[in-house]
Amino acid sequence: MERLFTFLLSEQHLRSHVTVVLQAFLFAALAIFFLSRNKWSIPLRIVLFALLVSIADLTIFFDTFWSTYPNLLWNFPQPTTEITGLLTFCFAVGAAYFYLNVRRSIKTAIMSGALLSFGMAFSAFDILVATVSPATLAYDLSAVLIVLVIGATLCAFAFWELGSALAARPRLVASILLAFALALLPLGSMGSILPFDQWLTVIQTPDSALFSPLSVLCLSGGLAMVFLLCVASLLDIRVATSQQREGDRMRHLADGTFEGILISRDDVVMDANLSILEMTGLELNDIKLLRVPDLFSGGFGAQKDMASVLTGRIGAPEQLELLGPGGRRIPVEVLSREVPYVDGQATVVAIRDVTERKAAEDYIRYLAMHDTLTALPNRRGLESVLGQVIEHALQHGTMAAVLGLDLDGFKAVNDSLGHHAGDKLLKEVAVRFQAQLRDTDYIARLGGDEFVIVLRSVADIDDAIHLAKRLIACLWQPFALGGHDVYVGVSIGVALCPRDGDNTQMVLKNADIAMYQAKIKGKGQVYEFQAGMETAVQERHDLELDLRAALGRSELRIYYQPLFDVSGVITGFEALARWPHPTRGMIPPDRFIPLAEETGLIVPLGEWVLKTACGVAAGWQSDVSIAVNLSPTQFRRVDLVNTVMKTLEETGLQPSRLELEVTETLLMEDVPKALALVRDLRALGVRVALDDFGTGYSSLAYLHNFPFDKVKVDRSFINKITNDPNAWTIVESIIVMSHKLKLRVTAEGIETGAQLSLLAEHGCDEMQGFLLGRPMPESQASSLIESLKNLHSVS
Ligand SMILES: Nc1nc2c(ncn2[C@@H]2O[C@@H]3COP(=O)(O)O[C@H]4[C@@H](O)[C@H](n5cnc6c(=O)[nH]c(N)nc65)O[C@@H]4COP(=O)(O)O[C@H]3[C@H]2O)c(=O)[nH]1
Repeated sequence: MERLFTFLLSEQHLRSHVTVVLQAFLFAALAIFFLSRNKWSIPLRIVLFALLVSIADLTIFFDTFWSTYPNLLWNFPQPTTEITGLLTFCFAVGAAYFYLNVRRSIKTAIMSGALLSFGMAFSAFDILVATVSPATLAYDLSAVLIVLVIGATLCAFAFWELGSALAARPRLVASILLAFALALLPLGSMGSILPFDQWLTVIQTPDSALFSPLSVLCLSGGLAMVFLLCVASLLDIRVATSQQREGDRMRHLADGTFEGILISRDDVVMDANLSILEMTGLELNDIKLLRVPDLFSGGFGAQKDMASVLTGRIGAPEQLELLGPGGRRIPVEVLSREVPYVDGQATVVAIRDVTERKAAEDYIRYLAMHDTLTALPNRRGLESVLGQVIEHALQHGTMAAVLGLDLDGFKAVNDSLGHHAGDKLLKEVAVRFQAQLRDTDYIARLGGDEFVIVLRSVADIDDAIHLAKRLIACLWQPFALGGHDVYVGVSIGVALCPRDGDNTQMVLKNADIAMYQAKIKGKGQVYEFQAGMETAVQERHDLELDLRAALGRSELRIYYQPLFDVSGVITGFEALARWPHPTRGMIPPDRFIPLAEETGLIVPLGEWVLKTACGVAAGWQSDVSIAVNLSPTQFRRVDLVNTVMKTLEETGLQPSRLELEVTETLLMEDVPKALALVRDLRALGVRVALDDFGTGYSSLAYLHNFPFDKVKVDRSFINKITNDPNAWTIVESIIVMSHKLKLRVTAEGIETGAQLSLLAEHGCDEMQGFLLGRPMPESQASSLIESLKNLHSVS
């Protein structure tokens, strides 16, 4: 040891040290650079590294030798120099091979370091031994071993650092460490021998081969290496145990999460938690053999997303599909991050199963696009599909049809049987409509009783009209709702695109206009959209607004039409609403009563007529009756008995003077309720007449079952009785049968004397018609009562 320090500190010039260090740094930096060039082939990297190290070793050795013994006349011993140079090269090859090909561990690093340092130290000794031979080289064994161990340690650290994924500047540190080893080994080896001038004097006799310095060096070097490897193995075991512990700790942590966790390096799965094993149905050992991309399906444009997952550089979660058991695709959200793991960097991939969330999202999307009652698409769904259909028609020059459907009589069902029955009806209607459609047709419910059907491709309007007729016919059969047979119809409007519009709004609007037209023209019909139709619909809309305003301003009037008995005595008046419109003139009830019924305005209108007519009649100085029409809508929506009772109280009219006219439509909707109503009204003392008999079903059963006071034969029969024997036969039968049932009979619409005589002859009880008196204002009705009273009192 002492010898070594003497050599290094006092026998060497500073200049020599500087030269050695500079050479060592230069060669070390180059050797490390070549060794770490990942893009080059491994054999090339090994050869270049070994070449540079062996050249550096010999260069530094000879340089030091000559600077230590400048006056010594000495030649390279040959071929020893070449052979040892080759040996150093081989050891360096071995060291680099271990470093590059054997799994990274402390043992591998020490093995590489020991091989490299032994090769460099051996070459120095071998050349010196060859130089002094046949005399024996005198050396300090402890110094030799220290040089060897320090050199091996420096080289081992250099390899360790270079292979560390976590090191900040692995190449620089490795270069510095190798440079120190390159400087130390030739210098230290030389410093471990006695001064040159003492060599020949110290030991004159040649060594036996067994105890030659080289044998001792090999043996002690070997022992030092074994020692170092044992220490390294122990360290490796400790490191492996701690890595195992760290791995286990991470897995326990990962197993505790609900998310799937994968740890990967270079795309290959290193570890996985329980959740991901459950999701994929794989065993831990099996998943560890796989590459991360193998776990995902190729869909979702996964290539790009997968690349960002694997680099661990994800800003926001990627949406991918994990392959589950049996190839099932599980929608997942994937996040990844680079983390230090065990002995280097790794990518942690967190995989969250979003099946439930996706299902919830899908359901929300479904709800947004569908009607929950009928499960048909709603307006939003329709608009998105219709948009595509129109676009396709425009692009390909084809034609599509849009059918706007509105049920006739649905409100009546809803009002009379309740919303529950209304809902059931809508569902059944939807099923019947769907049964008429082809797979390519599309049906949506827009709300209420409005449906829309889209025919993606039609040859001409007839295709749509044929379907519309089938749709109308499919509702002819009654619907069984809560023990009732319920009838509804449908009015249909058809618009073609692009003919009637090249955008969703316009086509839907025009189908709607055509549908309104069908409604106005008598319901249960199909109408094709035609230019100008919107004016009619607009007019109807305006009329509705005007009617609402007229009611608010009490602009409506009541006209009174007299009814007479066969002897010409006035028996009563029928109250008939009139609308003197400020600009359109007098609007007849046939135009505004159906509108009022559709819009619900009939309720306030009917109440107003009842109250006004009763008030007027109460003021007459006579006991003539007053007849008021009741609409089916009033029957459904209003507590009629109560309303009538209150009106009688308020106006002071005697109940027996009030006659309420109901139609068959009202009775048909809900027979038990209608029966109860008629009974309750009669219990008040009010009379009830069946109006327009002969027009609807003219069910004789109604006459029998309902406690009516009178039947009014419709004017459409009366005006034919004198020239149509069949019409007269029917009227005559009604009169006979009604009398048998103890019902009075009124004939309305008498316009000729012949009609009057025929009816009077056959016992008709009451007459009404233009022949006897037209509907007149209140003042005229009062005068008529007065004049007829005077006439009768005179006669
Ligand atoms: N061509 C002809 N017609 C005759 C003759 N005699 C009477 N009329 C008409 O026949 C209708 C009789 O009333 P309705 O059958 O109840 O039929 C009424 C009734 O159903 C309804 N209506 C009128 N006012 C009211 C009302 O206040 N409430 C309700 N719910 N409906 C009303 O409007 C319908 C039509 O009423 P109006 O136009 O006033 O028509 C009245 C009357 O003017 C005749 O000899 N020849």
